[in-house]
Amino acid sequence: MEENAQPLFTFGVIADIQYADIEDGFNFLQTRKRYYRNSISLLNSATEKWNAEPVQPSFILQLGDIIDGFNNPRKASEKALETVVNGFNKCKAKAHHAWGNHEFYNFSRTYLMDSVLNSKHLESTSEFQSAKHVEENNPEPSYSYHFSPAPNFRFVLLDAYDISIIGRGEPSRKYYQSLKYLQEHNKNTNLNFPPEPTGMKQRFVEFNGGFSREQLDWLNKVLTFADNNQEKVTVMCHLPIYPASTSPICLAWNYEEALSVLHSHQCVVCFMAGHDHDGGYCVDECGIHHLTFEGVIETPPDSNAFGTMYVYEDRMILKGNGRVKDRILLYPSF
Ligand SMILES: Nc1ncnc2c1ncn2[C@@H]1O[C@H](COP(=O)(O)OP(=O)(O)O)[C@@H](O)[C@H]1O
Repeated sequence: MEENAQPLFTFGVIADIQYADIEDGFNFLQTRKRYYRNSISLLNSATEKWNAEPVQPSFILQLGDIIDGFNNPRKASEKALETVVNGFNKCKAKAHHAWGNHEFYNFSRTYLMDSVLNSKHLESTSEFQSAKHVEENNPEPSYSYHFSPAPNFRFVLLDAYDISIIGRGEPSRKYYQSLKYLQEHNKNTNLNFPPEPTGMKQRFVEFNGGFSREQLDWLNKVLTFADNNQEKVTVMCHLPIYPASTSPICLAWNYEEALSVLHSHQCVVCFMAGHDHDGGYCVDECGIHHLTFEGVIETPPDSNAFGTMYVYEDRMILKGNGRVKDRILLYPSF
């Protein structure tokens, strides 16, 4: 590739802003500092940087946990959301919003579906109708969609809390299905407490979730379409799905099922997630890059945690800021 070659397009990525207008605190284990109030300043620095990019980002991926659960008991959820959305509105590019556990600590699914955090109106519909109908008659649909910002490139946003007990309320079918599944794997009274202190089973906690069969069938259809059209696909959601890209306590419950769908297609080049604030990265056995973005909330005020991705025919180049490292992501077939 020529040095200084123009990218086909660029986009921004940011995760786990978890804004709240409260004093700094710590994570549950008291091992990591959280800068709740300052996270909005880091978002503002990110939008300034994106707006000043020579090739304007076509869109921003916001990987979930946009505001912190501490807003809820303070009755500050809507105000905090307004503050962060105003931050995103300063950016020239539109944001695609994934939903994480903290969205559900603040809002119901019904509220989210009608809120500014539902970016499904940015979905691509014209070229691919057949994947839509799967969820159309579903009384408990997932929040998932796909879009194509440029010919031969597609992005799929998944709902990692489709099967979950925090987003799904009683008396819904998915709530009981999720509770049964979680209790089969975790015998603790407090389901946020991991069933085992180490190892892969730690992921069976209430603050995680998973993907329904219907959603994975839909994903399979989208990826089949993308295979047939020689597209390159990036899949994203709040939860990581590849063990080497994250601490196991942050993995989606049924990550193996999601991986097996991705691995049965040639088109997938990258998977992006948040949730693990320490971040992570690896390339899997099929050549898919798994990027877990460092969380803004645990980033000191003198640093930052966001990236700009430059997309080319044969690779994506991530320019990281602060805790997010620069990376070259060659597509599997190159
Ligand atoms: N090891 C744990 N045992 C019990 N509860 C936990 C544990 N870790 C997290 N939690 C609880 O789970 C919820 C989500 O944890 P939090 O650290 O806020 O998640 P995130 O990493 O998404 O910010 C919080 O209510 C927290 O108190």
